[in-house]
Amino acid sequence: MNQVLIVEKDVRGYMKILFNRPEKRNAVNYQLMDELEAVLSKAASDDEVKMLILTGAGSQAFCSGGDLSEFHDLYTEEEAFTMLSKMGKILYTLAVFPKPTLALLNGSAVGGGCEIATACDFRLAKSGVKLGFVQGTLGITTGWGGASLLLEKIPEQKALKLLLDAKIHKAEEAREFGFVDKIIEEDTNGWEEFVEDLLRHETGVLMAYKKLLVKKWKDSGIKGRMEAEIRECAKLWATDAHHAAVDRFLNKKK
Ligand SMILES: CC[C@H](C(=O)O)C(=O)SCCNC(=O)CCNC(=O)[C@H](O)C(C)(C)COP(=O)(O)OP(=O)(O)OC[C@H]1O[C@@H](n2cnc3c(N)ncnc32)[C@H](O)[C@@H]1OP(=O)(O)O
Repeated sequence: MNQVLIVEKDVRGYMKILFNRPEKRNAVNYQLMDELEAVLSKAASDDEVKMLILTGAGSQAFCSGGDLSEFHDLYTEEEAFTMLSKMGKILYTLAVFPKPTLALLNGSAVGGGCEIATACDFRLAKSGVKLGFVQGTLGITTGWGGASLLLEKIPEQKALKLLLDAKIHKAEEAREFGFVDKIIEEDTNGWEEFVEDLLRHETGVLMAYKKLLVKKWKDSGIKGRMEAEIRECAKLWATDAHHAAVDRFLNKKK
């Protein structure tokens, strides 16, 4: 099997995790889930890792969400719930990761790709990239717990608009919503300056502040809210409207 995740450790203290399925716009399949879960587990206890940077291979996509061709065979609520909750647990692990995390949006982040970006502490986006919680266009809602996290991270009114309109937004507009922290102009490494501001501090400092945030979420029951969100998506997954929407996507070029 080809390497769907590429992991690079930098001497400055960050670990870069690269989704490596550019032919599918870095869509998440079971193999990528398993590899991401393993990498997160190792990185959490690796003293050389002060923060994570998640990004996508190629210049066109960060991540296009769940692999519709692989998950197309999931038909019933329970079949969907098994997959959704598997990735939901990984998204929770990413959200509560004990060190700072950053999504470097090198290209389109749609559907579950936006959920993964939301689970990171920071989102830096290349100018002009497309971002969208497009699940609504498929007759479902966010299925990995990303909406519960979004409602924690940006003003509720803005979060609700992004979820309900299910539109594709440009990074500049997403910054106005508070979803993108910094726009990275083409052919610049503006993200490195942002990252170096954190890496100059001791790991203990970074972890202590992250612990405060995670405790706030855990005390407010974030895990239970994500699980309820996933169950709702699984129910909608079983509808004819969802299956027809996925068929349309997969047959659009045949
Ligand atoms: C599983 C649930 C999960 C959740 O919310 O919990 C979700 O993520 S549901 C939402 C799933 N994602 C999508 O609906 C996005 C689908 N993809 C797109 O809208 C576009 O591909 C986009 C905007 C990401 C990029 O558009 P672009 O024009 O640059 O590329 P193409 O559309 O021509 O795609 C190229 C190539 O990649 C395949 N592809 C893209 N996205 C997916 C995907 N999510 N799953 C499987 N395959 C995907 C696409 O079919 C093309 O393949 P090809 O063989 O070349 O036709």
